[in-house]
Amino acid sequence: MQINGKPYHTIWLNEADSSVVQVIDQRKLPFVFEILDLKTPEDCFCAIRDMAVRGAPLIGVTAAYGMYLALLNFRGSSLEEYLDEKATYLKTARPTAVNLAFAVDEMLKFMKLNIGHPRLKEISLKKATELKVREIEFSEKIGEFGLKLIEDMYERKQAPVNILTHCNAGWLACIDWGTATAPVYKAHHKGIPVHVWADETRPRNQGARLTAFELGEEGVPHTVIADNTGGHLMQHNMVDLVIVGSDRTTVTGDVANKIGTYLKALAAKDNGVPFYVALPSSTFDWQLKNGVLEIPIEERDPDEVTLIEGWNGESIQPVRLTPEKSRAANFGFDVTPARLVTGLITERGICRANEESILQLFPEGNKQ
Ligand SMILES: CSC[C@H]1O[C@H](OP(=O)(O)O)[C@H](O)[C@@H]1O
Repeated sequence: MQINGKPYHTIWLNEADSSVVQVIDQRKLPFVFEILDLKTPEDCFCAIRDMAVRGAPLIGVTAAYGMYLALLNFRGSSLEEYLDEKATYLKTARPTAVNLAFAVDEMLKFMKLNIGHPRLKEISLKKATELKVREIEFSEKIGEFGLKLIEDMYERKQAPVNILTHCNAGWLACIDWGTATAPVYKAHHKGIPVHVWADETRPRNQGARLTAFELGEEGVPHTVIADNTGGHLMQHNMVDLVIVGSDRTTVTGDVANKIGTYLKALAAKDNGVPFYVALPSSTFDWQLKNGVLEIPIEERDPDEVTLIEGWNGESIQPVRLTPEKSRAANFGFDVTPARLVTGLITERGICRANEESILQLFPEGNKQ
């Protein structure tokens, strides 16, 4: 997608130096556009942990490039042991998005299979780039399948389709297109009138800062709302469709996503609003069946709750929201049970949120 009319991906290899991976520092958007150079697996780990890059597909691809950078920085006697160590290290950057482990394991398996290859660095870079391109292809397919939902809704109402989304499951969470926003962009590009209610998404405000930013750059009409507004809008028929992303979805259709998603799903169920989750197959956890009990939920620094960052016209500054003595809890994700999910929009089509439907689309899934 584009920023200031210039096309971007969220991550790329420095054209002048193949030992440098570059990313947009999303901690600064929308106020400052800054590019970060990643030169080591430690740089990739910190970029993921500190959310300079975030979003399940982007986290996975960043870690994949981290394995390539590890190879460039190899020092020691056993390359295999070194790669095992860096893979384990990278996977600890954040616990919930399964794409991280999926991508690192795929890179590690490839690199070990080719450990003696004379051009191991070159083919490992190619493998990481293939994972990046695969996520772009997945996102665009999700957009095409999700477009049909929006088209059908527009045919019925012959008025702009109002879509509510939570957090940022846009192209900034992926490489391009996004997951939840991909159908929105496809509809907008096709001339179908859409409007997006963008949940601000406390505490890090990915919706207010990132989703609003990318929708604005693409010219998509949108309104930023406080997190607790969605239920009211649904009660008053102001939401036609909810589309959110996912960080990890079980083979039974339980969906881990940004904290607050579960509450939106409850409101959608209570008001008969279709609730869809857009995700690539790289976000399925084929080993898990009970998301509420089994998906690890990240707990982040409570100061992300007690402080909030904003732009004062010159720089990004934190201000305190709570009394110094008050404690805070900062759960990063929650799990929406499959029973509240209308359907899953994937790169192979839309399916029900149950094991039978998921495995019909991905028969190889639980053999992974
Ligand atoms: C397409 S994955 C997007 C997913 O990731 C976000 O979490 P975070 O910003 O903490 O990485 C959020 O859960 C989005 O739905």
